[in-house]
Amino acid sequence: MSRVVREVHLMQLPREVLLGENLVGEVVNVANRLGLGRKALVLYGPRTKKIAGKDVEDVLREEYEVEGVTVKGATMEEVERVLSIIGDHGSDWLIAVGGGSIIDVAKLASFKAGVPFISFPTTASHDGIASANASIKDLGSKTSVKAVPPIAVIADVKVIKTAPYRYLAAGVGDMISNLTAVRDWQLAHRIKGEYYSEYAASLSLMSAKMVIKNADIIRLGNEESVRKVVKGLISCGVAMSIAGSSRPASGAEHLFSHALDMIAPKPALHGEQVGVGTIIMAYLHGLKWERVRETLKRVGAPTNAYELGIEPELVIEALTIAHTIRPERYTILGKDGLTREAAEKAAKITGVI
Ligand SMILES: NC(=O)C1=CN([C@@H]2O[C@H](COP(=O)(O)OP(=O)(O)OC[C@H]3O[C@@H](n4cnc5c(N)ncnc54)[C@H](OP(=O)(O)O)[C@@H]3O)[C@@H](O)[C@H]2O)C=CC1
Ligand SMILES: O=C(CO)COP(=O)(O)O
Ligand SMILES: [Zn+2]
Repeated sequence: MSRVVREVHLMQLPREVLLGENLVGEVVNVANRLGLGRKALVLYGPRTKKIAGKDVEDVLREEYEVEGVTVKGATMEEVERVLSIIGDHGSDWLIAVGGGSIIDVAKLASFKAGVPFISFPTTASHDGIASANASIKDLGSKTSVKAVPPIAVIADVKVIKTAPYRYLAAGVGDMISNLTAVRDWQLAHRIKGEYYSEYAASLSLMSAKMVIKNADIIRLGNEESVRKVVKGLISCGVAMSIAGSSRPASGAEHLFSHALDMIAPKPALHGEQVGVGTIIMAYLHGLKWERVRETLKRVGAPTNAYELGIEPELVIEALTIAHTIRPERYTILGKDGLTREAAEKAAKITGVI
């Protein structure tokens, strides 16, 4: 009997999500509960090794055969290097202790090696904590690669609170960007017939609305703020998993940020750049861009080139090249992008330059 198989969309989600205080010791319990193998590889960055990476490594060493690796940036070279360490060590599973870059490297290496990974975020600056896609720099530009979500997320509020406040504000930028990302997705659905999930879009918008409503609470930078932001970021990751791509959380404002990463001598944080990008893209979409700017101001996130520490000229350039970064991702920038005049006008009207 022949059967017509339509589109099969496999949605994977974390099996455990822990959010609380002093969770380093919980790593062993989670690994035991999930029945992960004996050999664990701990990934951290030069800074996050000291913040929590070494502690996680030490705790695991009591019961597991552990190796640690310092990762320097989310590049394909680093993913390849980690893969060869996994091969030599025979790692059964990975744990990423760090910001978005470390988690993305673990995510892709884990997918390629066919072993699970645990996400142990040290910042609430990005919504890749629980997502299934990795943003990796390859051949000079950021690509969004399908990978796997973490098998578990262990978010220790005390560790995340060690990060300077600007990281939390960046997390707000990454969530408010969902407003324009979803608009771009709807546009691509209407104009290009792209797959669109109303459920994923609604979930993603929920995080954006949450930060608009709770900006003043988040501004306090206390444990309640961290919990709110982490929950919102995790739910953006789930929205991306449901969508099967980063579409619900990444549109033209992200292309603008990726362009800045390529041309700015000293880029700002991912979430800070996409927050500023959201102001401009909201203006282009005819949305209430003032409300986006107001929310970012209330949480103390950058709203202009000066606060990003980036030359206005580079902001204009990034706006004019953003559409070339992922031509397959249709956005408000269209296939031809913005002219220099249009870019300058949009940036000036919104007070970004
Ligand atoms: N896959 C996805 O769905 C998503 C991916 N992303 C990606 O995530 C990245 C952005 O993540 P983000 O976290 O902003 O930046 P990074 O991971 O690049 O981290 C920035 C810096 O912060 C440091 N750091 C981490 N934790 C702490 C802490 N507690 N205290 C002090 N410093 C700390 C890092 O240390 P160290 O040097 O030790 O690493 C690093 O130097 C981008 O590459 C972006 O593309 C963003 C959103 C979604
Ligand atoms: O940053 C993301 C969502 O916030 C996803 O990243 P991409 O723009 O690389 O798809
Ligand atoms: Zn992002």
